[in-house]
Amino acid sequence: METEASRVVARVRGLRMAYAGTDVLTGVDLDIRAGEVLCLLGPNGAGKTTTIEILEGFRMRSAGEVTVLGQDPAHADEDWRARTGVVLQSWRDHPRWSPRRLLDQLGGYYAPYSTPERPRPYGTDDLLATVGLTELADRKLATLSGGQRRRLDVAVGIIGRPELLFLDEPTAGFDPQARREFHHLVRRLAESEGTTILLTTHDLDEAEKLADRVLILAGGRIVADDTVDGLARRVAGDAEVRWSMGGERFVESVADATSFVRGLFERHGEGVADLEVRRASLEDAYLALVQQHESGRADSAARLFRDATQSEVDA
Ligand SMILES: Nc1ncnc2c1ncn2[C@@H]1O[C@H](COP(=O)(O)OP(=O)(O)OP(=O)(O)O)[C@@H](O)[C@H]1O
Repeated sequence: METEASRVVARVRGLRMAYAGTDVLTGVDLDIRAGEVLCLLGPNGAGKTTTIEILEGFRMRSAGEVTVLGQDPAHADEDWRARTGVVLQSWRDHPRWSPRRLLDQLGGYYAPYSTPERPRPYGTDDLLATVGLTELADRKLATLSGGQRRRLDVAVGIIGRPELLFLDEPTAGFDPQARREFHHLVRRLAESEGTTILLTTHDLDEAEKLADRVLILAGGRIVADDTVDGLARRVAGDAEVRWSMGGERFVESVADATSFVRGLFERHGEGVADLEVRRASLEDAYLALVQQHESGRADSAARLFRDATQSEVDA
């Protein structure tokens, strides 16, 4: 039986895109499930923005099937647009307007699409507070810093309380505090409002914090599709255990860190100090995959992940 969490809100099969005869996407397959935060990663020029713009209905694909919230984004109607939210990589508007005026204006467009479950739009004051712009609400847009401008972009993206939100490098230019607040906002949108989110980022720490699932785009295709933990486990199976004993430091690579540490304490008890267990991070997994791709082994990278996924399904 289909549950809310397993409902597919976007389905992409065999997506291809060529610019002036140069292939960028050569067969992208992906599903986005209701309520998840999905991170799309990949090197510069891999085609992340291209993919996201096709899903947003802002770019015409060369070939393939794309369904987002039940419609083909290339021919979707106004009602569909009101159910999606978009934060583009860059955006220009009226430099003399203020954040409050811009949000009031844009919010008005969503009011006719309000439903009891999803009252639209978000109240301007609440939204300004949510993105940390209350104090700058009446300043001219032209005077905002890059990071402040980006916060406004995020506000614009969520003002219509979208069911599906696309965020293309949303935190580029954020300071660490703004970034942390933004991460809380993304989790809150996903957990309290049930918003499904597709985001691209080059910040692997951000992906690790936010993603329910990660997709890696390389060589025109998705070469990995898994949770952060799943990716890390597949690329580097062993964990590194470090400890000190009697003034000496020890390091051991082990497949099962829990039983190794249990054994260590059984043998040496309180003699063990400064214990650390380090697992492969998303960064390790990402770099291994991209390196594999860049050395011309995209197919073997994709196979590695498909095989691993298959053996888990079979088990
Ligand atoms: N309008 C366009 N016309 C021609 N080529 C384009 C166009 N838009 C993108 N490209 C090319 O397509 C490729 C993919 O670009 P895209 O912006 O989708 O990549 P990306 O993964 O988002 O990169 P980044 O991480 O640098 O933002 C790049 O080689 C880019 O130069």
